[in-house]
Amino acid sequence: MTHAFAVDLGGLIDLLSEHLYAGPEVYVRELMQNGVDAIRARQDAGGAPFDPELAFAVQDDTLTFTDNGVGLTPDDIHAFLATIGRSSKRGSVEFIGQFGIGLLSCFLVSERIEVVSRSASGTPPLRWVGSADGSYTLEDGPADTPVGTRVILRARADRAQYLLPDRVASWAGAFGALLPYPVVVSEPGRRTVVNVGGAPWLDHAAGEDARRAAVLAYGEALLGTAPLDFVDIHTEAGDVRGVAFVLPWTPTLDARGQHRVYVRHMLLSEEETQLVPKWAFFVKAVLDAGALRPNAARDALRDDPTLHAARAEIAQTLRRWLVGLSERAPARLRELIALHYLSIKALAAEDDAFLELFLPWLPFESSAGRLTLPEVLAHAGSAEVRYVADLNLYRQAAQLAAPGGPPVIHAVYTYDATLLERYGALHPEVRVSRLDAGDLVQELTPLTPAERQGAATLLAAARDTLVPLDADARLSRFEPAALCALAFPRAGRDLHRTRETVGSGGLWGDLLGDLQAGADYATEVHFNLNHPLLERAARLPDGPLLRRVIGMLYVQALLLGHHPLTARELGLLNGGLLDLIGAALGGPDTAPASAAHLN
Ligand SMILES: Nc1ncnc2c1ncn2[C@@H]1O[C@H](COP(=O)(O)OP(=O)(O)OP(=O)(O)O)[C@@H](O)[C@H]1O
Repeated sequence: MTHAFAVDLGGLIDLLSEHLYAGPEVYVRELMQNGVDAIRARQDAGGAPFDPELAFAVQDDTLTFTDNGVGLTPDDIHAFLATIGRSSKRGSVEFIGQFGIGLLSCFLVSERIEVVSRSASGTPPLRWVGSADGSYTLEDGPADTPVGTRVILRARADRAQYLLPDRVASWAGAFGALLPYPVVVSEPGRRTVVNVGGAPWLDHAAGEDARRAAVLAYGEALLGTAPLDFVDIHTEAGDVRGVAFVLPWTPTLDARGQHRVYVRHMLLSEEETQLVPKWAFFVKAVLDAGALRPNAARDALRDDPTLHAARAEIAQTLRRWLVGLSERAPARLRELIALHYLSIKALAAEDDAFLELFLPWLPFESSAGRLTLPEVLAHAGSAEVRYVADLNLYRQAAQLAAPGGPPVIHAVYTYDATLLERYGALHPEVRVSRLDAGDLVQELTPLTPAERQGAATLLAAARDTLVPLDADARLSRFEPAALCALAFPRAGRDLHRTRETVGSGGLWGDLLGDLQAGADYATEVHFNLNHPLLERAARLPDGPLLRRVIGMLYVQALLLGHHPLTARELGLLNGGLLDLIGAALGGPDTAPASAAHLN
């Protein structure tokens, strides 16, 4: 035996309100979308011309929404209003509605939904009243009902605020901002058209200058300040039209890539993230998709091949615009790059042609300041670009880079290293080298055997002093001579420092201990015999003073390299400073203390 499902309408409404819709105000949007679809259907039917209009009238606790669209025949009412989940629009990309549930959102604010409708096809008018308990009644409608549909809602006691005329006006104005016909909100004694302005980018009537001025004014209202420029968008896939405003600031991470998107002139979202490519965070777009589909909640676009194709076309348009700008207005491009180079680097990392075009303009952090690649090459005086991708290592490299000599680039952002490597691959005449700790050490001059012998005491004392700190001491010569010592992290160094912080034992201590096992010293410290202090230290006999000096120079090298200090290193620094102060002040208690506590 076959039985029919029964649906608990109350449960369904709870589901919609709790999980599908942002808030009860969405009923305004759903009513308008049905009106927009109905007007479209009447226009498509090609009958007598009419002036489309959507209207909300609010009086006391009652709201009446009217559209002069195609209306409903008695058969339509039975088929579509009385059956949840059935839609007359399913599969047709011309309409916004798809799912046959939108009207239910009216139950979020009203216990009953009254629909009075007359079909453009000439059938008599009908009145349908649906209740939240799942029952409905049907009777003849008033004979003077015009073609179209009227939906009458009486506010639920707890939702009266959602039917207040001012609030309805602000929602209807936002949802219907781009509709090409009036949306009216009225209350006794006041009638307001809430969607003035429309889409200025489509208004070519007064000429291009007037259009540009109107679009920029729209952008200024949107951003709160004048945009740098705007890019017209029109895609074939999804029929997306609109503009992308070039932001006059660098957007924060959480504000990136959020765009105002309409579907068939009705607002879908102020924070849409799918339609514009992610890398284009230098723009905020306002787009109206004529043939893309929203999801059931109507707060995002459906992720389908048309959406992907539309996004690809928008990417192409933005790319072309940037390329055009480099030819048309280089000064403006420079201004744009100064604000948005991260976005442009992201794009260049994906696209060689784009990289070729823009890399000469893009700034990189370097030991000689922020430079473009041509500037780096000019500084270098050779066709070599050297970069370091690790921050700690970069600090050592930057100290070694002589002023006026070849700069070292700090490939600090996600795309920098990729960009430099791609550039190297495309330009074999330029050598792009990524420096590691080994390369930097190569640049230090080793001591001659005679020098080594002369500094043997210093080296032995240094090794002895630093072993407990997990550091290995080396003696070299390097420029600038003003640098006493350089500390290079070795593999496992960060683990070592973390281990000191978490202490030994416990899960982390054990785990890090295991990882550390077998690693070499955490830090390699090179003392610079070019420095006069080191030359003098090399002549000192081994003893507390020499060890104190070595400890202090080691900590100084760590600080210069911006390495975080462990508690022991901090202790070393404090002890050394106190000793020095004591020695400077003189007296019996202030002689340099032994460095025994180092061990
Ligand atoms: N103002 C209207 N004019 C004409 N027909 C309407 C109107 N409002 C609703 N209908 C009819 O009722 C059906 C159900 O409407 P409902 O809003 O519940 O769903 P939908 O618009 O089809 O889809 P969705 O749930 O995606 O909005 C529609 O498919 C349409 O046939």
